[in-house]
Amino acid sequence: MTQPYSTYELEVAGLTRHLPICPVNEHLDIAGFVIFSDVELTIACAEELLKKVSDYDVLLTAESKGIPLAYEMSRGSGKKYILARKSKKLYMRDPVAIDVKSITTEKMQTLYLDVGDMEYLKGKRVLLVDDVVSTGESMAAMEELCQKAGGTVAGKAVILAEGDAADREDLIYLEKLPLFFK
Ligand SMILES: O=P(O)(O)OC[C@H]1O[C@H](OP(=O)(O)OP(=O)(O)O)[C@H](O)[C@@H]1O
Repeated sequence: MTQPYSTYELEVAGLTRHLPICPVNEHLDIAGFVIFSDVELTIACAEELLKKVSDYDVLLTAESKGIPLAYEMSRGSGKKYILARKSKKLYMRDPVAIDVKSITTEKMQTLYLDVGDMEYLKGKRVLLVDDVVSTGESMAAMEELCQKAGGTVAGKAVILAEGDAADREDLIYLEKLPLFFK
């Protein structure tokens, strides 16, 4: 029989969710936060984040869990969103690549932006958006893409700041998410 997960109760944007506790390694567990399929949560978090941000021209996010959040924030604000892909597609022109290693993915990943998106960001105030910041590597990679494009970072907005990320003063976030050390 499948053992029940232990869970972490998260309250965010007026909603309660029970996140499964998942092992990262022998010393660390994390609470898995996945907004895919949870439209109610995505809409509520986008609305709350939009109340906290201002003075930006465009949103920039990265595959994959940033997508529904950026989509909903784009819909709510009327600002376009740009997506950094994690694989190079044949329809991408001259993609710029930045390597990244996040807390939840074992191997190195690469973010790609095609030249048209790079040109769109040039001279714009860019709001960086993601579901979670933990080590900060994914957010740093988006920042690098933005700077390479000639955009200015207007803010860094996430639903959850995990672990030490909650102490960062450059993040706009809704709630803290603890790490679980063993
Ligand atoms: O601050 P960091 O340590 O970089 O971790 C945060 C990043 O990790 C997760 O993405 P993940 O790499 O799991 O990819 P996915 O969204 O494609 O599932 C999350 O959606 C953030 O993008």
